[in-house]
Amino acid sequence: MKTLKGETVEDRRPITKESAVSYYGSPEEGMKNTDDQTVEELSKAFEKLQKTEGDSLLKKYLTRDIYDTLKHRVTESGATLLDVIKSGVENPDSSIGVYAPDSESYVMFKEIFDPIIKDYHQGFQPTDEHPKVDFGDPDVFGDLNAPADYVLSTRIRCARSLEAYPFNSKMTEENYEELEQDVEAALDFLDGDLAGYYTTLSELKPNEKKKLTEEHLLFNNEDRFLEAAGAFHYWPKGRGIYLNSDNTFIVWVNEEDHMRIISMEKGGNVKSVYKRFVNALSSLEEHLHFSTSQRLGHLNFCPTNIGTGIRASVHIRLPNLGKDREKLEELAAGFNLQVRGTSGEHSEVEDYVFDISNKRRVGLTEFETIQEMYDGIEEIIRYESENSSEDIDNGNNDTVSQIYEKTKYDAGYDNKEGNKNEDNQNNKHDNDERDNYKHENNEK
Ligand SMILES: Nc1ncnc2c1ncn2[C@@H]1O[C@H](COP(=O)(O)OP(=O)(O)OP(=O)(O)O)[C@@H](O)[C@H]1O
Ligand SMILES: NC(=[NH2+])NCCC[C@H](N)C(=O)O
Repeated sequence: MKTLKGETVEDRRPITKESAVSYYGSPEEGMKNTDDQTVEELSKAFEKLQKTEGDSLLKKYLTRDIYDTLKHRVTESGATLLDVIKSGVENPDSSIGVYAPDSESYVMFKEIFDPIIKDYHQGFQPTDEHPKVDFGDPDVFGDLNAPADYVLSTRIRCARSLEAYPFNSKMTEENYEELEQDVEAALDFLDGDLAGYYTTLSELKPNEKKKLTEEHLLFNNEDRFLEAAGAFHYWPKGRGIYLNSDNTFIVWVNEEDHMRIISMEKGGNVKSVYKRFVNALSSLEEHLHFSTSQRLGHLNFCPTNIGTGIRASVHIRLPNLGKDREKLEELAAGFNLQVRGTSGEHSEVEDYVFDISNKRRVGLTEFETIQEMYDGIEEIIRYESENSSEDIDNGNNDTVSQIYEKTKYDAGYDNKEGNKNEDNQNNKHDNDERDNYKHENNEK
């Protein structure tokens, strides 16, 4: 693909340690050394991390041994352990606390990334490999609002990075501008319901920004975790947003990642949102080279966003269950789901509207990622509809473990052995293509 400068993306792809990114090479070979000043700053950062309270995965896994192993390492783009950990050190309330300044960092600093990845992505081992791409058939999903209107809106997004550039904190001013041009050129190929306009952030008027933000369509630079990681250099240079004509397809450029590719609409029609997402991604993939590794799938700035890079979420109103946040969190966690506030990560819940999405993104296919969200939300809706807020207030509702028992039974498994209960399965799944697809695939 030609960029606006007339060079191809291939021309600018760095001749870095591609072998390292394949994850099997040794980071020790040909390694550069950290300069004295960085070693000193790193030592202060490590001591600060020891002294501050916090439950971040960084604090949990950065032992002195690992720190000593990693403190001299430098990647081709100049990233050190300091770049990896500084957000978590400055923000002791981080849940994760690390970012990868470039794709090579996942190998160069694997001693800290691997245990964090395993912990966040629920057991993905250093010896595991992310599965091959499989989007499955979007038509097998239905509308989550089929029983009643609980879901206000559905959003499926993925993070993508371009192979030619380091990640956010190591990007130069020129990188931001060139990357924006690369993405704009690729977006030009989108047509049909995906056709729209790209606007660079500096051209948006304050009232336009406000409106788009209120409609959950736009990002900002107010995230202190990203700020400390060095993700807001040269802001708003190179940042921007693409919107199709009915605001159901959006691309964010150079926010946390090079690209956030988003499909969203009002209501609970997962089929329609996922279909649009898959179509858009296939078109963009024809024109852009994304950063991937055989072991970890797609590589992005935050280790929570690797693998499929997909977060499939609903905005769902739960006036009953929402009264007991602890129970909602516990229930969601059992379905591998994550609960956020109404305006996204680190935000408050307004009027019982929660953002609930899949949590893990590595070790399962794209199809399975969507399925995980879909199945869990179905169960949460069932629970919400079966328990009034009085039941919840009076403690007359099912316990979380009773709910899981019910779920296993309804999904065609008997309660004791985990064996299939044929009668129940036949009743429940007669006309349900999605579940047929799921069972066929699980049984392989
Ligand atoms: N299902 C949804 N319907 C409407 N808006 C949504 C939905 N899910 C998320 N949003 C909105 O998208 C915006 C971005 O949310 P948020 O930053 O939490 O997640 P993200 O873009 O997926 O990235 P990250 O996980 O890196 O934070 C917010 O305005 C949030 O309210
Ligand atoms: N948008 C994200 N990458 N979210 C996940 C982590 C956010 C932040 N760095 C933390 O550790 O809490």
